Amino acid sequence: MFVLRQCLTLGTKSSVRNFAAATNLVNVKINEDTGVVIMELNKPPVNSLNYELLEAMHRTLVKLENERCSGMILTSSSPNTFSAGLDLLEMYKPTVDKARKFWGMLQNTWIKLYSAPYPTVAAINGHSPAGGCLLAMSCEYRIMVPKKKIGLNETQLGIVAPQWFQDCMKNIIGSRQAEKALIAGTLFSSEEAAKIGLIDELATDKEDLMKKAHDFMDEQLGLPPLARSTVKIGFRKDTLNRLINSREVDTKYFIDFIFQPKVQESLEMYLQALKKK
Ligand SMILES: CCCCCCCCCC/C=C\CC(=O)SCCNC(=O)CCNC(=O)[C@H](O)C(C)(C)COP(=O)(O)OP(=O)(O)OC[C@H]1O[C@@H](n2cnc3c(N)ncnc32)[C@H](O)[C@@H]1OP(=O)(O)O
Repeated sequence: MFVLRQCLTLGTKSSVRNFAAATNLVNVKINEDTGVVIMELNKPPVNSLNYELLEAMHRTLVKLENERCSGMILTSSSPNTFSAGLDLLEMYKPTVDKARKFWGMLQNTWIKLYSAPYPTVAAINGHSPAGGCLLAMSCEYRIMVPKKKIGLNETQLGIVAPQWFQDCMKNIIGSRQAEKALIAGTLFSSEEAAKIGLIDELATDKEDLMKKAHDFMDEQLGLPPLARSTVKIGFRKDTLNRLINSREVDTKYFIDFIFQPKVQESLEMYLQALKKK
């Protein structure tokens, strides 16, 4: 199967098609023989998740519902970072309307990604804090390059990871480990993340990362798709429904929280520290 895939992806008769996207914030390629899609986040320098990037991801995920997509590998074009998480500028002194629109798009994108019926793999080729970790955790399988950081570090920034972020982590590493990690806002090294099961496999380098992602995909493509996706959604439906049934409340929490003067102060200080680095 690996040889077949190599022929399909590297062979002279390339059957890889660029997926027409309205923006270049995501590069999307579909292998027309296998149906496997690679979605590469492409918002330099660190793929911070602003409204436009989330909208581009959401639009792609909707489009994939009507394509012959058999699986999706999510990765990044940045050399050092998978995603730096939510764009802090979306939370720093926004208008209420802008913040509401942003949060709604984050919810939309997460719901689509978390509930995708086809196999999804995060090929984590760099740091993946906070919202970046959420994206990775929303995929079914996570593979990461060495010596990078991943985790829900919100507490360390003086903000709180929403319930659905927390649920995703709990579903992967268990309640006790998640509670400790969330209270402390731990950023794990790739190696630590592999030990606690936050990631499934460590890759040796970027080439190995993509090879392992395709290997996982090949295994999944060998399974009956309806049975596969039914089991997946069965495992995920409680977490999904918890947000779907409380989107408005969740948005209100977000708005009320970020408009607190103390939170705005923390964000300002953090942004300044990042710029000074
Ligand atoms: C009761 C219930 C209440 C619920 C309330 C809800 C409240 C809010 C919930 C919020 C949920 C999730 C939050 C997040 O996702 S917040 C984002 C957290 N992210 C981080 O902490 C990561 C910050 N970035 C880094 O640590 C590093 O950038 C990096 C990812 C490790 C990469 O390092 P690098 O050295 O390669 O790059 P660096 O020089 O640091 O950055 C390059 C430029 O990018 C800017 N930048 C970095 N991260 C962000 C970001 N997240 N948003 C916006 N901009 C970012 C950085 O400032 C540099 O800019 P410039 O080039 O200097 O202009």
